[in-house]
Amino acid sequence: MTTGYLWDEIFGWHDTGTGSLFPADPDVGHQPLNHVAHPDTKRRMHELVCVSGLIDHLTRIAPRPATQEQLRRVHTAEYIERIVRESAQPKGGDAGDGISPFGKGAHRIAALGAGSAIAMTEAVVSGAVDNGYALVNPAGHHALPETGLGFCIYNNVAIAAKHARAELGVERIAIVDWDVHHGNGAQAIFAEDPSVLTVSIHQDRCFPPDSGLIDERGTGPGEHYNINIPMPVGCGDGAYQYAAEAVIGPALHAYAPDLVLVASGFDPNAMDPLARQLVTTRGFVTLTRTVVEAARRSAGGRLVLLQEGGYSPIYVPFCGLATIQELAGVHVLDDPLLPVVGGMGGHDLEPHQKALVDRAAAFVADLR
Ligand SMILES: Cc1nn(C)c(C)c1/N=N/c1ccc(/C=C/C(=O)NO)cc1
Ligand SMILES: [Zn+2]
Repeated sequence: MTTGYLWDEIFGWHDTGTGSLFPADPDVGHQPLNHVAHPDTKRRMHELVCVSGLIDHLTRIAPRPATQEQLRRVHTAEYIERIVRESAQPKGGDAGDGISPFGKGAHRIAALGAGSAIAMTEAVVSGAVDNGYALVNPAGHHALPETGLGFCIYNNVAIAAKHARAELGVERIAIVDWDVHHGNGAQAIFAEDPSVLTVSIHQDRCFPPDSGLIDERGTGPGEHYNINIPMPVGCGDGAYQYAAEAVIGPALHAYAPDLVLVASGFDPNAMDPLARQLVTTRGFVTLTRTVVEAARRSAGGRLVLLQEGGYSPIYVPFCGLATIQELAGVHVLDDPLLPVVGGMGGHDLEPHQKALVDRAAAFVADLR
């Protein structure tokens, strides 16, 4: 098993400012604080991949900037032009929702992330590697054709999927989004496209507000090719394991994609500040096993994971390490936090959690 890995130091230079979710303001008591999406969390994940020795089992894939044409398969010319213009300003700008600030040069960094998603997809589809993990920054899965959102500038996973369809001869693609926030971008971009199955497992109505409801199932020819699993708050490893066994695995088996792309966010983790789930490294290993097996069955193992959210600088590195270990089929380090986060409860499957997953599981029967 050869697993590709991609990281570039400049992903650690994406400037998200201080406190933009809660701007520093003495009058309301907000002190300056790094933005939750500060790149240190992803840099720490990369450094753990290196220090643990896992890097020695991986094949390094070179980053590459996305071309205008590749960005334009998803985003409007006007939006790209605005990002380019604001990225040239000394104080940068904002992706579009007022809470996603970026510094000078952000277009260059975000375009490198989108192009790197393409580079990893090409490496996997060509067979240069069996599967791969691209640790890109900023995240992309909330970005829409005409605006950024939720810290996302360019929709990396959608850009990679469009490229695979347009340039690499890939017919059927499944996008699995296990970031704890709804994968609204891919859902919207591929809503009418049955050649791309989009599955999102996320905390119910966490972000974007009131997005990712279970009855959002695609439109027109794309109807039935979007599955949302809006998990109740407080879901741990047991609930995620059941969702993987009852929905994600069966949906991928029924759809039989030629390529599986994963929007890999670690913010379901039990120590994340931007959600209320309880997932540990065990849960991410289960999710990874599920997509590895699905890709093996129908896609010749072709599987690409792209980094999305995840905001615990303490736990995200271990969740990422566990995921890439499972992808590569090697084990270099146990999760030293598991005795703590695994011992705090919440990991049994609860009836209300099972009931929600069973509602989503019923949709698998409509896939062809
Ligand atoms: C501020 C503010 N004020 N209001 C009303 C709302 C809705 C605000 N944004 N909250 C947010 C914004 C982004 C995220 C997570 C993004 C991510 O990790 N995606 O994967 C979570 C909460
Ligand atoms: Zn997220």
